[in-house]
Amino acid sequence: MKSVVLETQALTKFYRKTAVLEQVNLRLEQGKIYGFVGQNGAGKTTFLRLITGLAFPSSGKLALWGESATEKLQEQRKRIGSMIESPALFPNLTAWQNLEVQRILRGVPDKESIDRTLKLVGLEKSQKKVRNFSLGMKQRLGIAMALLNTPEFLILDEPVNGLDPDGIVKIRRLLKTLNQEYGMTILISSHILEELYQTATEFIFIDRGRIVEEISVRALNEHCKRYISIRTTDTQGAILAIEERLLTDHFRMMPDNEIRLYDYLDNMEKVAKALAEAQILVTGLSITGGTLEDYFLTKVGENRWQTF
Ligand SMILES: Nc1ncnc2c1ncn2[C@@H]1O[C@H](COP(=O)(O)OP(=O)(O)OP(=O)(O)O)[C@@H](O)[C@H]1O
Repeated sequence: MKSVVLETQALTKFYRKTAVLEQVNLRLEQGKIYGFVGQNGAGKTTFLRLITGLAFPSSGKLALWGESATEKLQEQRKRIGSMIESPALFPNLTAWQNLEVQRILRGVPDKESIDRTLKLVGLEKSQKKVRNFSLGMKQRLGIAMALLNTPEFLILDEPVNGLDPDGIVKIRRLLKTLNQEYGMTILISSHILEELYQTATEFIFIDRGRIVEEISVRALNEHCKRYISIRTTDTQGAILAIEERLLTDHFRMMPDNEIRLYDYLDNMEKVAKALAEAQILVTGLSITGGTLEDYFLTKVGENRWQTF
């Protein structure tokens, strides 16, 4: 059984008389990437702040690695790395210098951790001052700060907000590496489901302080009837490559020779690579089907309907 990193029971937060989180029951398992999706003001940041101890619940229970008593919970928080809202950076210092300040402030003894984390986020060669950084570089430096203490659980609040597609791809790759090579559990929030689609393995939808759905990416694809559409001049060869190299029979051949692959939607690169290695000439490769955002809005809509 996978170990449980975070568990909340009826977690509730009021600001004055307004409930911004209501009766949140969640269990996050080790080694998964959770996409936490909700519209602006849904309560995402508040939830992340409660986990990291930046705010306190009004009622309910919160446990990290099974510990919920105040002191032990605080101790467990040392195993978390987080970037909530914009990272606080010194504009006149370089990435390395910013990390050194953080390292000293947070009492991280291992000086090597700076070069290691800079390399992970792809900023090891940068000599620029942070004020000359692009938004994507700033976000990656923020993530590097969160990684300084080599956390087991990484929490990121809207890390791809405002980034261009290249910046999004870089962060996506970084998160996958952290998850696959270091087994890091990741919780990442966004108000746009599509942004997290290629990254997260599980989704949690929140609407006006309430969790409205928890769904795996596979189930989400099935609900949305999504698939990878493959067009090629050699359909039989492509089918063979899919079976032998991608080890799946979760596909269908359509009368017009289109192949619909229902696996690997989170890893199109792997599909493209398998076909290229089998020397198949691909004339079309794309994800098709219902849009995720529509699905999300249906869920949010359902919740609205129940509330009124
Ligand atoms: N310190 C605070 N005092 C009062 N109200 C607050 C406070 N922090 C958040 N709120 C309110 O709580 C609600 C949820 O805010 P929160 O920042 O958690 O949402 P969010 O899902 O992260 O949204 P966004 O994507 O816009 O950041 C909002 O209505 C917000 O105005």
